[in-house]
Amino acid sequence: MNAGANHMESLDGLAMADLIVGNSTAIREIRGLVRFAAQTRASVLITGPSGTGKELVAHALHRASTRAAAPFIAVNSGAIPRELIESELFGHEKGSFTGAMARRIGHFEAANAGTLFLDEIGEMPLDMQVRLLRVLEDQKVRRIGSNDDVRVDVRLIAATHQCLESAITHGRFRADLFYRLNVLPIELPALADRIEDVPMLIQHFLSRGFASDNPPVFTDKALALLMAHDWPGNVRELKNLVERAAVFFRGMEVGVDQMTMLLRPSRSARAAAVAAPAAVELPENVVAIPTPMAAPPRFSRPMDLREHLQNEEKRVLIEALASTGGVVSAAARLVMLQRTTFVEKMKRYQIARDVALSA
Ligand SMILES: Nc1ncnc2c1ncn2[C@@H]1O[C@H](COP(=O)(O)OP(=O)(O)OP(=O)(O)O)[C@@H](O)[C@H]1O
Repeated sequence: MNAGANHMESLDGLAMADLIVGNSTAIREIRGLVRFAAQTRASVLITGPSGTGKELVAHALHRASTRAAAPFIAVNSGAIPRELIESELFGHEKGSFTGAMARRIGHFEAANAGTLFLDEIGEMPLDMQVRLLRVLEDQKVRRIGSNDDVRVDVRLIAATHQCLESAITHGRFRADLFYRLNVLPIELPALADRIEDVPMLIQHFLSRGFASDNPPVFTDKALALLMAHDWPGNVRELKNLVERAAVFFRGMEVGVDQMTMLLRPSRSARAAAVAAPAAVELPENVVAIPTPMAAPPRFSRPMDLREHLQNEEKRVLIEALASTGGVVSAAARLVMLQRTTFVEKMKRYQIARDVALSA
């Protein structure tokens, strides 16, 4: 193995499989493509739906390449105001336009010797696409207000969740830039199309998350729910779910009820708020709460503020219990109370623990 290849596999001590996690055929092929691309300096176009790991793959590619010691600059093309794109990418000289108080180096110069990752390339305005193409061909940039070119050695990785071929057909993307970027295409599939990666990704996120010393344990049935979910937000959605589980259910078992709540947190919380008090068969000594979403106070008649606040507090406690499938310690964490304080309040308001479960 030569020095370059050695460097390529080292990734600061991490293996590529620790970074781009998964064992599906698709992910294994992607790791192979990334290793291959890292040995070249050709432009790479990464496509795939939002949250599938495009930026992660770009970063892994940079870290596996001989450029790893130089900067990796990630730029979201869609997030830069149109009038600032040129200056952001190519820089400007002092006084070159109103507001240019000092010389500014653009992202291309900042990424010199390293990698520039242009996310959401499909959002790039057409005139900037022309500029970009020229820079890629000449490897030179010119700051706004300057007469001199600056030579840059930048490896470009672009990404998009859009279909650029269709953007070309509709005149929104230049075909010549597309071919210049698409030298090495990497296509990331939706998580639902590589569902077998879910358990490994869960372990990965648990081992790196907030509760890595005492993570929650997902039951087989809870895991089955995750394997049946369609993951519209892809890996990002799974990561967020695992992080929520780690916060609310630290060291606890996460079963079907809790998982259902985690998969639909806002909807279930809403349902609990609206349905719980009316739908639940409460024990005799338990008081039902009149209006779950307390109406804004109106002062056509006197209002008892203390009673109003207590009703609000009851409602929030019930909502927290509903969100966690009735797990008291998790509900307490949700509203930033000690478990003992939460239990005291449940007693005071005569809230039954199973109120939430029938939400
Ligand atoms: N295979 C994977 N292994 C480990 N983590 C992953 C994997 N895929 C994605 N992630 C993680 O999921 C999150 C979303 O990934 P990333 O931001 O790279 O997606 P993206 O496709 O660039 O999204 P967007 O199109 O919205 O910008 C990140 O925290 C990333 O680290």
